[in-house]
Amino acid sequence: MSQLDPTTDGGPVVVNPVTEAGRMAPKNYDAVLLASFGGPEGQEDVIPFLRNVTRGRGIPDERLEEVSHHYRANGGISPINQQNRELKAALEAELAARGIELPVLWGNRNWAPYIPQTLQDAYDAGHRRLLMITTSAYSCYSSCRQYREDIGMALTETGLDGRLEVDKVRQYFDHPGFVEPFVEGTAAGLAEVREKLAAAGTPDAPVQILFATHSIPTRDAEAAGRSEGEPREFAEGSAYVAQHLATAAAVIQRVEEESGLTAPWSLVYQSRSGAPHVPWLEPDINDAIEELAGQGVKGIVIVPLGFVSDHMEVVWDLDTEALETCDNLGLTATRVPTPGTHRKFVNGMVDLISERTAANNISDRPALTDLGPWYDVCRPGCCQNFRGEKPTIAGADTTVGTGHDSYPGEAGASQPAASGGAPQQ
Ligand SMILES: CC1=C(CCC(=O)O)c2cc3nc(cc4[nH]c(cc5[nH]c(cc1n2)c(C)c5CCC(=O)O)c(CCC(=O)O)c4C)C(CCC(=O)O)=C3C
Ligand SMILES: [Fe+2]
Repeated sequence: MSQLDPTTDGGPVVVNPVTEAGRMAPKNYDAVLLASFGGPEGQEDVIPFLRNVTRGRGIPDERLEEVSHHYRANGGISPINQQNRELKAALEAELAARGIELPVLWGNRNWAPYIPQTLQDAYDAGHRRLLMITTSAYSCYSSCRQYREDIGMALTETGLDGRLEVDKVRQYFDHPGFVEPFVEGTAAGLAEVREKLAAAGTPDAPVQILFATHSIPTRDAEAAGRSEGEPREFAEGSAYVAQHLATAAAVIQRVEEESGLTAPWSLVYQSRSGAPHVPWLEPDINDAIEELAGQGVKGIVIVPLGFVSDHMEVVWDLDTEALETCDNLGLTATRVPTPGTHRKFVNGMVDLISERTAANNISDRPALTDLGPWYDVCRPGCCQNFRGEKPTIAGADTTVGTGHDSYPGEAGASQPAASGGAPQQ
């Protein structure tokens, strides 16, 4: 299904004929849109933020309360916004260092700066064609289509549809810039746990690597990446699961090559919410740790493979809960860093942007699994929204965000948003 291509900087990259068909020709973009989840920045933000996240969903109140405690315990502050400010600055610095003149704009789905306002500001500043990069690496409703919908709805709601064009970069779960920081972290984490076990007089004690990601409803997992025109069957019937398994295998392979260290591994899930009778991906990381302890495992390396930065799902659900589970069971454990603003991650994300920009195009589209490089343009209907269809951008069946006003000064420029900006809603 894929041909291996030798590269100069180590490791084979994969050219996937299936996803090549979903490739979009490079364009001249005039800004990058960094889109993220958003989080509260004080106690008074917590409940309004959670209402934004769960709007129209059947999340039980007890779970909302429980989640609010996570934020409350941290002063009502999620680390995610500060991490995105730092990522934005790092992307800007790397773009500038390469002489690429693209401003980075930032907008969130659930907290200020909100996506609709960012789009309006972008338009008012004269931008007409944006390339979106999100802080979600995998394919599923929550990490791909929901972003595409939120842009689609924001364009509709601001009256900017037809005036502002928005595309997105491919999901980057297997981009070396995303994978390599995990390779480094996993090798270091494994070395650390083995040293501690050796120091305790048990150098040969069994260690297990747990790749952790966000659980999602199994129905969403099965719909991930599934679409008309997608000929592949994915491992465990889910592109979301298959992408994690393949990326984890790529990490393990590189850890062994680079450090000579290895250990058995598995994929586990965290942060489940929703009604108890609705099936979500399992096993939960805490259950998995208990089971491993029962089997005689003494060391655990937690790799937060599903996440881009050390936000609340990482610092609470992994560092507080899962590491506590390990501690209670007498296991030696560590949690590996997320990519955050790791130099390789930032460089990789700028490479990903450069793949798509005509002026700075790099033709190499690296992917470390044979599932990728993933689609630039999502297949019709992939990652279905079971709550009803919404306008989306960046899909083969997209109806919004595809056209833009001519650039000011461009030949044949239309009247500048004639009667004073966006139509009133
Ligand atoms: C796949 C996935 C990612 C990874 C990809 C990505 O990064 O996008 C992710 C990330 C995040 N999830 C986050 C926070 C929350 N997710 C919730 C709820 C949910 N997540 C879901 C899925 C995901 N979520 C799902 C299927 C739900 C239930 C239904 C719904 O409501 O859509 C809820 C509601 C309360 C609760 O049920 O826990 C909260 C507060 C934060 C912010 C952390 C911070 O503040 O630092 C981040 C980065
Ligand atoms: Fe979430």
